[in-house]
Parts: sequence; C-alpha cells; structure tokens
Amino acid sequence: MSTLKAVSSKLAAEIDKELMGPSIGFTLQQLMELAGLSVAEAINREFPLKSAGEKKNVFILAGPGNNGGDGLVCARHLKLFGYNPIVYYPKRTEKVEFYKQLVNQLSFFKVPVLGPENNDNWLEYLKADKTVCIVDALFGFSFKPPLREPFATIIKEVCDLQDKVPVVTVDVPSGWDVDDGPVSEPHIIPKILVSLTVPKPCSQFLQKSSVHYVGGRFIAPEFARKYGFEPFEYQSCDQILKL
Ligand SMILES: NC(=O)C1=CN([C@@H]2O[C@H](COP(=O)(O)OP(=O)(O)OC[C@H]3O[C@@H](n4cnc5c(N)ncnc54)[C@H](O)[C@@H]3O)[C@@H](O)[C@H]2O)[C@@H](O)CC1
Ligand SMILES: [K+]
Repeated sequence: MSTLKAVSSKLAAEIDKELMGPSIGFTLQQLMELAGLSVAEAINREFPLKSAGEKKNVFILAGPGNNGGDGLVCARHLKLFGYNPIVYYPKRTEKVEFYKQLVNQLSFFKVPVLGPENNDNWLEYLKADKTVCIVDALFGFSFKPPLREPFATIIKEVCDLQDKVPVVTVDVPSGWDVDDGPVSEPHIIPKILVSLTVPKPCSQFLQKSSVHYVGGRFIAPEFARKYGFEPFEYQSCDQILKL
C-alpha cells in the first residue's frame, strides 16, 4: 500500500499546466485518453462483467470541462470492454473541436449521448436494476462552490440514487470543495474514487468503505518528487493502482 499524498487544487492546476507546457508537451487529448482509460479499467476491476450477470449499463454524467471529457473517453473504452454505456452530457463545450470529436466517436460506437435534445430527462433512461454504476464526471479540480444549475439538481438526483446504484467518481466528487471536501447537503458519496495523477485533499473525506484508486499514469518519478509526492507503484501494464 502506498503512502497517501494529496496535492491542493492550486498545485493540481500547476501540474496540469507543466505537463502540457513547452518543456514536456503533452496534449490535453493524450492525457484525457489515459485518464478516461484508467477510469474504465477501475470499473472493469470493480464490476467485472462475468459477475454482474445481466447488468451491463453504465451511466456516465459528463460535465462541461475536462472532467467531463474524461467521462466521454471512459464511455468509449467501456463500450469496447463489453459494457453498455449511456452518457448524459447536458452542457457541451461547442467551441473546442475535440469535444465534438469525442461525441462523434461515441456515436461511431453507437453509445447514446443524452442532453437537451432528450429534454434532459436522463433519469428516464437510467434503469437502476440494469445499471452497474453511475460515473460522476461532472466536475474535477477546477470546481468552485456553490453549485450552479442545472448541476445542483443533477447532483441531488444522483444523491437520491446512490444507495441503489454505486457512484464511481472521476478525480473529485462533484460538488465537493477540492480542498475542503463536502460543503453542501446532500452530497455525492462515491463507492469508488479514481484520483488522477495524485489524490486531491478532499479524498481524506471518503468513507472508509470506499475504494480509492489512482489513475492517469503519465508522469515520471522525478516529476512526482518535484511536486512533493512519491511516485505511485503501478504494476506491469496497469493504468490504476489501489491505494
Ligand atoms: N493532469 C491531470 O490529472 C489531468 C486531469 N484531467 C481532468 O481535468 C479535470 C480538470 O478539468 P478542468 O480544469 O476543465 O475543470 P473541471 O472539469 O473541474 O470543471 C470546469 C468546468 O466547471 C464549471 N464550474 C466550475 N464551478 C462550477 C459551479 N460552482 N457550478 C457549475 N459549474 C461550475 C466551469 O465553468 C467549467 O466549465 C481534472 O479534475 C481531471 O478530471 C484530464 O482530462 C487530463 C489530465
Ligand atoms: K467528478
């Protein structure tokens, strides 16, 4: 088991900037692909299809920023893994071309993407008895409370469901303060958290029964140490590590 280290929202943004800056030169698309793949791998690890019987649906809630983009990528990989992903993407970032491309890729794989054109009635499409988990990819480390609509309502709806359908959170539980944890009621209680690159301080407020993974395997050991944490000891070709 690794020692749990966390970086603040401010430091997480600096890490992101340096990874995509001129000296390292990752593109956002590259990092997002690896981030989304790691979330899909965590879902497959926790809810392998062979033991999930008839349940194959995974409901992905995708937010307006890069956390939402991770959710779109995750949906595509889940489809390739044999799940039946359904995406609700209420507020699309039309000005960034590659978000449109991610949606086109989902339609190429016949993954439904719901939104205003379905009157935003995502709950009608969520069949609790057929759904393995809900993926919370609404907000990540750039979220600043208080929640604005329509997301305040969506998060309340998730909270009403979370006793029946487990929530898998991407990087930061949506609606939580990245540094201070849950700041409003009701709040999302993830069964599984996949922290990307390195956990954020709010992860200390996870319930003891929750499962915590780190994913987004894209940094060199020296880079981790420079930002004050020990590199995570991923095994073999795994994209995730249980903390
Ligand atoms: N280095 C990494 O670890 C990487 C992180 N990625 C993901 O990128 C995320 C950060 O992405 P972003 O910086 O785009 O930001 P987020 O996706 O966290 O959220 C930003 C969006 O949320 C909206 N928002 C913020 N506060 C709100 C409020 N109170 N009510 C309603 N809307 C609100 C903003 O207007 C903006 O559209 C990470 O958490 C992670 O999921 C990956 O995509 C790539 C690599
Ligand atoms: K999230």
